[in-house]
Amino acid sequence: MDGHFVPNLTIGAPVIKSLRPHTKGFLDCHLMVSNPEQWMQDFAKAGADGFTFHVEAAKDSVALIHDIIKAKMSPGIAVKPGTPVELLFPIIDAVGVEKMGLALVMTVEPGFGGQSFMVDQMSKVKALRSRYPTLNIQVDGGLSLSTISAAAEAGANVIVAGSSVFGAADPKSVISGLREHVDRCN
Ligand SMILES: O=C(CO)[C@@H](O)[C@H](O)COP(=O)(O)O
Repeated sequence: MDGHFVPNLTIGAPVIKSLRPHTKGFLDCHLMVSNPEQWMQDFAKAGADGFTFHVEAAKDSVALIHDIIKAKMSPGIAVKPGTPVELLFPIIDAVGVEKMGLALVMTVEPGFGGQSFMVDQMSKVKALRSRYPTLNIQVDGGLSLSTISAAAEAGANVIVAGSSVFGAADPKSVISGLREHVDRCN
C-alpha cells in the first residue's frame, strides 16, 4: 500500500528482503500501489515469490506479467470491487492462463483489514471459475469461517485472511477450517 492507490501505507521490498532468509514459504506480495511497474524488480531482488498488481494501476498489464515471469516470480492480477472482472479476460488470454499464478478478486475496498466481506463480488469469482477451470482464484477481505462457504462455493481456492486468523484464540483451527471448505469445493 502506497498511500496513493489506497489510503494506507504498509510494507515494501526491504521487509521482504528481511523475511526471505527466515522462510522457505511462498512470499505472496500483493501490491496495492499506483505504478506497480516501478517496484517489480525491487520485489524480485528481495526474494518475493509472487507479485500481484492491480489492473486499475498498471500501464500495460500483459507487458508487466511477462516482465514478472522473466524476473522469476509468479504473476497475479487483481481487481477492486468496482472493476468489472471481464477486464481481466483479454489479459489472461493474451498471456495464457497456464502462465498466470493467480487472479485476485478483492472482497473489500483495498486499504484496511477488518472490513466486511462483499458477497456481491462472488459473481466475479464464478465468472472466472467458469472461464478458467484451472486458474488459482484468490479472494481477499473479510474472509472468515462465516464467509468462506460463499467464496469456496463460487470457486475461490486461495484465501487471504487477516483478522479472522490473527484475532483468533486458536489461529490454527481457523486456518484448518478455511482449508477444509476450499478442499471440499475444489
Ligand atoms: O489489505 C487488505 C485489504 O486492503 C486485506 O489483505 C486485509 O488486510 C485482509 O484482512 P481481513 O479483511 O481478513 O481482516
